[in-house]
Amino acid sequence: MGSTSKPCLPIIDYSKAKTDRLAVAKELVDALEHGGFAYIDNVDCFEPWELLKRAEWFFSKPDAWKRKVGTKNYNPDPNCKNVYRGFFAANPVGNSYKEGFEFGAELPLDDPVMTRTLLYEHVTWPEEDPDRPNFFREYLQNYQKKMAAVCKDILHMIALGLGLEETAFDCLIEKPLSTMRMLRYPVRTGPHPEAAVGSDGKKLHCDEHTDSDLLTLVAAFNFPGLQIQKDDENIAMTEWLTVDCRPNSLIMNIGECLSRMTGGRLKATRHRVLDLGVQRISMPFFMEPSYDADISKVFVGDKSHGDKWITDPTCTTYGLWSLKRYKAKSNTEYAGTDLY
Ligand SMILES: O=C(O)CCC(=O)C(=O)O
Ligand SMILES: [Fe+2]
Repeated sequence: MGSTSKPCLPIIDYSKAKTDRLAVAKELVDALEHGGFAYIDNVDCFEPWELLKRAEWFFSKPDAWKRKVGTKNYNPDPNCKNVYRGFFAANPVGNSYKEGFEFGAELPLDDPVMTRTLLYEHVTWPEEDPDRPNFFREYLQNYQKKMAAVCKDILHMIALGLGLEETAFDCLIEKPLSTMRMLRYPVRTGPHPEAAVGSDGKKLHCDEHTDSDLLTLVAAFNFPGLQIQKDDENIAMTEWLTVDCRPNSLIMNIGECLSRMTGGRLKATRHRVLDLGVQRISMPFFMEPSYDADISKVFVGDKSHGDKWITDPTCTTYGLWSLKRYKAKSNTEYAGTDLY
């Protein structure tokens, strides 16, 4: 991006969150009411090159090594119990072509909610190199804790910007089901499948979708390909806008849950990743509500405006709704697991 060209997304300076909280809150809400995406600059715990080193290390390992930490669809160990968190391999005929390693905050094994759902499951961490025993797990678990704190702070400012109590959304994230997703989109070696073609005929690496969560922060480094479809009366809904690389910024968007709970006032924007014939690595952090969070609550605006996201009124908790949503979308990485 040239220094004189207008950035394609609003840029929000997170370093002002302490000193100029209301101004940042208004910028966040303005971005989410219009395009639904923004760059978040100056998050001091975000060290993109340290993060990318860990992702490149993991993805450079042989397939058999990665599968040892796979979910049971991808893991040769018959005793593997993981269905949701862990490694998943790329599916060359699916609507997305990506491999990944997913993990989240770990609840104690004796937490009562652990007996009712698999979604909080613990992952098996990969074997570290003997000369750097704290390289991967320790760094990433710390990073996920820091991203959870940044997301909570941003959610507080969004509440403030909407004229609510800062802590209004805290009831949704007592035991968040948040997910850290380390992703690699490989270069395809076979034919491009029909399933991975966009609404405008473009070849895709990741299908067109909206996120399901509250808030997403993506590290995309220097890898191009992300596009968004703005819900803006000045732009035709069919137009795809390219998100320029800005490696030191996090890319923020919100998911269907927050859009619904703000009466559709904040936008869950459709996005996708083009297949440009090159590898892409990215790391989204999804801040998700607790399994038992009541997502039928509407905090601002008119309930009906956000209703397009929740078609089944009987699924009022995030856990049950997201299980139903995975099923309806037949997410390839979870296909055939006990989640269905
Ligand atoms: O790779 C990216 O930048 C986007 C990934 C994404 O949208 C997702 O996993 O939900
Ligand atoms: Fe997404």
